Amino acid sequence: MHPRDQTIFALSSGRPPSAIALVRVSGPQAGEVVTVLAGRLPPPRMATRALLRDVGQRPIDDAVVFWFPGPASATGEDVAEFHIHGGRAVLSALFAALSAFADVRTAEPGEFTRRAFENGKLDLTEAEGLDDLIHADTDRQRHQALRQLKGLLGDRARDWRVRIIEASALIEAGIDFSDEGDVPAELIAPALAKVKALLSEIEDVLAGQGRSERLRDGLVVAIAGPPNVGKSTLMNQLARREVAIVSPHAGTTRDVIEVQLDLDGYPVTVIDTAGIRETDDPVEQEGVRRARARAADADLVLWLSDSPQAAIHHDGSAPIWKVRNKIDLGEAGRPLAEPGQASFQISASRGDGVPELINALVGFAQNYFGGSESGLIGRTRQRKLLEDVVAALRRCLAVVGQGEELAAEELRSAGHSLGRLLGRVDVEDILDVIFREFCVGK
Ligand SMILES: Nc1nc2c(ncn2[C@@H]2O[C@H](COP(=O)(O)OP(=O)(O)OP(=O)(O)O)[C@@H](O)[C@H]2O)c(=O)[nH]1
Ligand SMILES: [K+]
Ligand SMILES: [Mg+2]
Repeated sequence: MHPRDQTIFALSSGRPPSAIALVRVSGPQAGEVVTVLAGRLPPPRMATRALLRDVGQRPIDDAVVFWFPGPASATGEDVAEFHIHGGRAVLSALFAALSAFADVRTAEPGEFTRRAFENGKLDLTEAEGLDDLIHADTDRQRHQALRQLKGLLGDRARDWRVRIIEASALIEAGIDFSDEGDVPAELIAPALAKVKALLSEIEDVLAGQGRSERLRDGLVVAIAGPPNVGKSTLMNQLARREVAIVSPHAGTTRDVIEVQLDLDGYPVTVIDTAGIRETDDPVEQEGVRRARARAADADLVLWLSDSPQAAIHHDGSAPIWKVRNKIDLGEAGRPLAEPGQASFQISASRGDGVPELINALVGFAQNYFGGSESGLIGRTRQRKLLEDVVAALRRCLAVVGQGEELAAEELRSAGHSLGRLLGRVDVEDILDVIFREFCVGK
């Protein structure tokens, strides 16, 4: 039997032990499985208490079971749910009982969602939103994932696709007429008007999103600077706990230390690094190398110093904010500001100036991720395909004077990219990649 036609099962709730565990079964044999284990087929969609027994009539657990006959189920297939006690032995007894059925096997990561997708229960952007919702750590990530799950991008993409098909139909009709020597202008003009309107709508969506797709990974902020200026002290302030060792000894931090922060709902990874200086100590040299590499990859660098004349040693393209530390040591110092660069005066050990720095970081994140209240784009894949659509529509407008066939071809290409966005065409290759990222049991 093809793996696609087999019945799958998985633990869909968290890691055992837990009070309750949820095991889902989906596929043609779900009904037989629940009938054998629960002793009867429960009424559809009703919580039903049952003593589960394996095929040898040995009891497994006192459980609550659900029976969802397809297609009105989460996957579109027959689905059974077992709500059991979440102990390891209970789970392994149930898994053994399930595996004893022929053509019933454990699910691959994301396989339930993939089946739901293949049965038309959700489009690809919604499936991606579902995965993002499960992995959301912050409120803004959750909101963005929910928008995707609600199908906001999918709905827009479907509408765009219909309108591209309408424009294509007009142009194709024009091509047919022109074979008869007719003037197709009345067909071409409205088609081009449609294409122009579409183009500006999609461009607006792309422009208004900032880098909303980066909300999934979060923003990386590196704290860098010379040794002993208080980088680790600032790190601990931002993290509100002692994640990094602080000492008066220059060269304390060697490894790159990371913390995940939730800054006003924005996911931010802050990185503390080794103080950058020339050194003969090979371990510290390695620390400095790593520090420079991580700072070069960051989205923002906080360059910390404790003196007004701090030189910056930084290779990346990220913006750099100069932060002057230890202002409590008197001689508050002249501002470090240079034209176009942010400047902060703080005392990392006392906390002075840290709230202002955090506010500025939130502002940076807002700006970076764009108006994420309206963020439709959740992934780089989606942005890339929308950019392909825009490029094809622009080419369509550019080539229409040279021949309607060329314009029609560009519209087909735009429609194709939207089809890929929704998971309608050409998708086998990307489906594997996308669903493999999912949790098992989802
Ligand atoms: N007075 C004062 N001392 C500070 C301040 N911030 C840090 N220090 C002190 O400066 C010393 C170095 O602090 P660290 O946080 O270890 O500095 P670092 O930049 O991480 O040092 P390395 O990891 O060795 O590069 C420690 O003794 C801290 O207590 C501050 O705002 N004011
Ligand atoms: K230090
Ligand atoms: Mg340090």
